[in-house]
Amino acid sequence: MSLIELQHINYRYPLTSDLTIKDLSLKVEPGEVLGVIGSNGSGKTTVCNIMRGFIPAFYKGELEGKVIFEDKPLDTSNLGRLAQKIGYAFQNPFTQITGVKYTVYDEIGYGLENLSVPREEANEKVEQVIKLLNLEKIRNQNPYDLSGGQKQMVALASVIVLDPELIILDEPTSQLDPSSTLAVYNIVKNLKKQGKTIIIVDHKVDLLAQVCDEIAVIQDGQLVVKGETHHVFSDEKVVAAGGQIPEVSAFYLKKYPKSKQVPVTVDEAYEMLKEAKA
Ligand SMILES: Nc1ncnc2c1ncn2[C@@H]1O[C@H](COP(=O)(O)OP(=O)(O)OP(=O)(O)O)[C@@H](O)[C@H]1O
Repeated sequence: MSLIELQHINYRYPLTSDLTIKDLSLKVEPGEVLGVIGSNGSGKTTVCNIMRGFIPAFYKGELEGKVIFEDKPLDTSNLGRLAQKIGYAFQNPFTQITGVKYTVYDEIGYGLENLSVPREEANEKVEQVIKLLNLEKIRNQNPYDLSGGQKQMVALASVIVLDPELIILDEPTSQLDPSSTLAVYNIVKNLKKQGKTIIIVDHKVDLLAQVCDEIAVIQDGQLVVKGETHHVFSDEKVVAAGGQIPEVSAFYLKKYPKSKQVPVTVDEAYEMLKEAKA
């Protein structure tokens, strides 16, 4: 059974003439980490919004097709409650800051407060996440006074603290420096070990390839290809659709252009080149 499934989704934003999403079907299995790539404007964020229920609950427009979550049509009647099941870190962390809390600590705890989690339990969870994301230094700061990167980390913390079944991260490292970017990817690796189902939209394919079981490529609102990471990055449709492939995969494909499976890490490349020569 899939955790979430999109079935033949068509979607048009209000006041637009063309479909943004076109007959898109996609399944995500429990415990899977799915990377979503594609050029700017291809529809990645829109797909995330449909999975999180913001479309049609918040953005109107015309939506056709079905979203099945945990074997039932996605219930978008209470988006606050749905946050407990589906966590979503927005591409723009400014959107995520609630504006009603004056410290990072309270901001992270806001979702738990809304769900009436007992205070002691909530405090414990917030402390754990602050430690995990290394936010001790900014815990008493006003969320609005933070840098873009710090806001992004707080937004991520606000999602993780709710411990949702499905975590959707829309370009979670777009504002982060290289070391914070790596820290976020390490956190994703840990969440994966805990069995979480995660969808990550990112242009940083080298990092994405290291954590994702599968990659989906979207072009012009359509799903071009979805499959196991090492296979997808050997598929010429990815580059033709405006998607990038990891540097190490590109290097291997230059040497072995007909490969149906490519390495996505330097270690894998080393092993595969060794085998190819043997
Ligand atoms: N609220 C909206 N109303 C009308 N059109 C929209 C709206 N939001 C997005 N679009 C359009 O839908 C298309 C897909 O946008 P979307 O943000 O989903 O793409 P994306 O792949 O996430 O892009 P990026 O990589 O730049 O974040 C774009 O053409 C965009 O202009």
